[in-house]
Amino acid sequence: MDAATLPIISMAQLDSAEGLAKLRHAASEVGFFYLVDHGLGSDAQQDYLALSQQFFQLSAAEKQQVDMIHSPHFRGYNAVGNEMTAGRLDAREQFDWMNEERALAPEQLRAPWQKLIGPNLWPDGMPALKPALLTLQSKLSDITVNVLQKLVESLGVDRNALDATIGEQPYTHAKLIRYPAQQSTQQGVGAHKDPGYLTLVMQDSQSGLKVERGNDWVDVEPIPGALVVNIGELLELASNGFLKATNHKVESPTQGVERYSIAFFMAAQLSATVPVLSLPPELKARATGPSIDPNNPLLTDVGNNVLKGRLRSHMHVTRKHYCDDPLRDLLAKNFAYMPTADICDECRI
Ligand SMILES: O=C(O)CCC(=O)C(=O)O
Ligand SMILES: [Fe+2]
Repeated sequence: MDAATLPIISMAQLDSAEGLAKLRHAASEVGFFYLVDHGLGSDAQQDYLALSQQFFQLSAAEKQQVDMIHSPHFRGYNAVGNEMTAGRLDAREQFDWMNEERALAPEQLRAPWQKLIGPNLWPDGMPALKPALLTLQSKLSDITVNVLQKLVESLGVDRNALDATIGEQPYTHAKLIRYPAQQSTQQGVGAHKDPGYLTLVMQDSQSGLKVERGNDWVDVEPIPGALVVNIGELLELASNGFLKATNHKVESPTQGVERYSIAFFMAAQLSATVPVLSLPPELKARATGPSIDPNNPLLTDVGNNVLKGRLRSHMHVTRKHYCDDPLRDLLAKNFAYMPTADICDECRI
């Protein structure tokens, strides 16, 4: 399928009723769209992707200095083989960073998700990375907050209705990603939904990202300059299922090429609970409730919804930092619905 099969939304058209209707249609029918005229130019995107390439070219020792195993906050580098999605290993290496914060002291922790709060890990071998990625984070954060407000407005609701859940600034999580070439088609990242409100993806020129549509997987071919936007679980919850968090996955590149992307996840504050928006009657009638999957319940308490994904994606970090924790019983209670092996097959949380 070609690029035009996913809607293309121009940020510049979102001041008109027609533009908002197009946005609403894209978000409710597909859950994925291309965003153009968003203010982060093609050249700037190329620069960030080049920086990412430079990071992955650091020596193994330099990357290990920031290995995620050192971080109870799920920050830092993961080599290929350190991530599972849908119960299978993903073939990608990645560098994760989130809001730059100070960790809480152990005696201050009241809930397991509070351990997500903390500092990022930055490589000594590449001092330019930190300022560049924090600038990118702030730019993408502004874009997502704008899109979120437009989306809420497109539902016929006060555009600021979710602002209180975001507070001063949203919770944001970003990843530099490298998908190495494989001999045969493999799981770059398995089928999943994103946990937050909205995700932005910056792609290089390699395809591989696929979106579920009915019984098909539609290719999200890269369009130079466009960012891919998708709806996360928190927006599905806030719209009572009117907007869909759509399953997507990435297939590894096969023809001697690698694929680089940068994913940016925007959520409400970890301490927030997402409200159900009061939709006008004609939309309310079409909001049939969020999807129900016993293996992946959608949780309105943001901290738990975000932590759920982190715990099962990076089990080596879970084992090291969450299993022997004084909060372990609380964690077990919070995540009792997950098949044990989904979190940790060793310690049986
Ligand atoms: O790399 C991509 O294109 C998408 C990655 C993704 O879906 C994710 O990390 O959640
Ligand atoms: Fe995703």
